[in-house]
Amino acid sequence: MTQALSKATYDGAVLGVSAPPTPGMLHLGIGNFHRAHAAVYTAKAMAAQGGDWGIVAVANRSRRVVDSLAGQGFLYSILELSSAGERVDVMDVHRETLVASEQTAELMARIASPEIKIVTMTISENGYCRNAVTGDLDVDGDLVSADLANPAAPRTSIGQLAGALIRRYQGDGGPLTILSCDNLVSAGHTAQKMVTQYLQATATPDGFHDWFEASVTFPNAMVDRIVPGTTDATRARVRELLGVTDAIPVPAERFSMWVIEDKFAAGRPAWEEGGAIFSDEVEAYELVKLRLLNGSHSLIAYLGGLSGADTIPASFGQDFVRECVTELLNVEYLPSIDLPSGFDPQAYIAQLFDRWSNHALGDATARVGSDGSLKLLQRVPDPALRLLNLGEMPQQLALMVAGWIACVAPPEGFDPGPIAAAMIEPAKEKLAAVTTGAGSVRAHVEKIMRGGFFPEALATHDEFVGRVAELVEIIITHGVRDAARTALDA
Ligand SMILES: NC(=O)c1ccc[n+]([C@@H]2O[C@H](COP(=O)([O-])OP(=O)(O)OC[C@H]3O[C@@H](n4cnc5c(N)ncnc54)[C@H](O)[C@@H]3O)[C@@H](O)[C@H]2O)c1
Ligand SMILES: O=P(O)(O)OC[C@@H](O)[C@@H](O)[C@H](O)[C@H](O)CO
Repeated sequence: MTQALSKATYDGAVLGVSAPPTPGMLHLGIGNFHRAHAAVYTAKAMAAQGGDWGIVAVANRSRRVVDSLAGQGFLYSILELSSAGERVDVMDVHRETLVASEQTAELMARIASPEIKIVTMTISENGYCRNAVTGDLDVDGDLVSADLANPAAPRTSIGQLAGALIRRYQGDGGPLTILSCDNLVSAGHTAQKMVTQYLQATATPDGFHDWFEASVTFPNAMVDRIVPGTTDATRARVRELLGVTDAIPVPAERFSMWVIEDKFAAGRPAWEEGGAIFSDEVEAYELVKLRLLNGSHSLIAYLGGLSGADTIPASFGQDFVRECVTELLNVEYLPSIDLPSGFDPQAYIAQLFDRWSNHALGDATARVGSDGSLKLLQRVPDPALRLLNLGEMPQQLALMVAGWIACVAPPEGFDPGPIAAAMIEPAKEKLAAVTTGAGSVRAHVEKIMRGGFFPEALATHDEFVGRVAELVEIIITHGVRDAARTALDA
């Protein structure tokens, strides 16, 4: 049995060794992505230029990552996997841990403390408590209304941030930057809108709103690196490579990109030392990435889930999937984006094809297909409505929605199979509730489309809804390949 990774058992090179004891950053949502992305840029920034940028790692509820992180003296590994080979890096950049659900008051006090200059977050699309129809904070939803009624112990990240900001103002904690690293359109603006609307709905001390406006910034950012979930195979390979057991290694592709708006209220690490790009065109980069990569990713996942492909490369390796994605990219997505200056879309697409074919990484279809009710909102309505307003049917976007419905909310009597069953869908109960009593596939689809998952303009577009229903019917009666062929030939 090998020993556990720790500073006593591992004396090889680490990334970020100079991380100081005083953390200047706090990260909400210590899952895999942050540990293979922002943490790496921060480690490289400190290795090059120093700075008080150690990170407080905050888990939302699960103790799994934080307990192992603290137990391993904050060391963990990143296993980079690509067709070019593999490498493992040991990271040392986190300095404290907290669990938001158990240490809520402590968390808010930590965010309010003057040493913390930046709060980064990967709390998933779900964490923003946004109403899918209005795009506003879901103030009347169960989670936010419970938090507003109990300001001492909010459960949502948005409530926790709002409470912490009030404490920071009261305690003279100084300016703060809140940097969303989630896959959201205008991530900074979205985070700002949710926090602002929360603060407008709660009691705040005199002068607070002026301070908030002047002292708290929310830069937009485009984040990109495919980071799958950790498997036993990840742990086994890291054990072979390091000779010690890391309980929480992170697999990742080689590619990594971070484009950030340089709008930091209280300084920042020299992330450019790790390759981050500071740009005034971040929203254009966000759209490129969210549509071309993430939107296509969802289509690959649903087509894969319905055709027995358990990984993204296995799904993308099928000719019909590749054809649908090519059509989606060139006909439905690219014309919907004002590209950043100097950006070469075909080179980007060629790179995407390569990344989606990474069998060594083996990203799970079920991971990418999870949380669809929230992700499709970023990936479907705007480009679909653009084409519909031009009198054209966005066939592949309709296929994506049909695939999502067939996988996570299948009409009665249709079994989409085990890969679809492994997709996590937070709206599963709501989907079941809205579809109760649907007498036909068409009625089932109409009830979902009008059930509060999409903005009004798309939900009430009869032709689009009808097309989605036809494609679901074909998936059920003839299979996903025929549905894809129908969408391609239309
Ligand atoms: N994994 C990737 O390839 C990747 C790439 C780019 C961006 N992202 C972004 O990062 C997010 C997290 O991805 P990951 O790979 O770290 O996933 P993960 O499953 O490893 O971790 C998810 C994290 O989100 C937190 N979380 C989930 N729901 C939450 C909620 N309602 N409130 C607060 N926190 C919540 C969890 O506590 C956990 O820390 C994604 O949703 C996406 O927006 C991921
Ligand atoms: O992270 P999500 O859940 O928003 O989307 C799933 C994938 O598309 C996503 O994780 C990509 O792997 C990532 O965005 C690549 O940078």
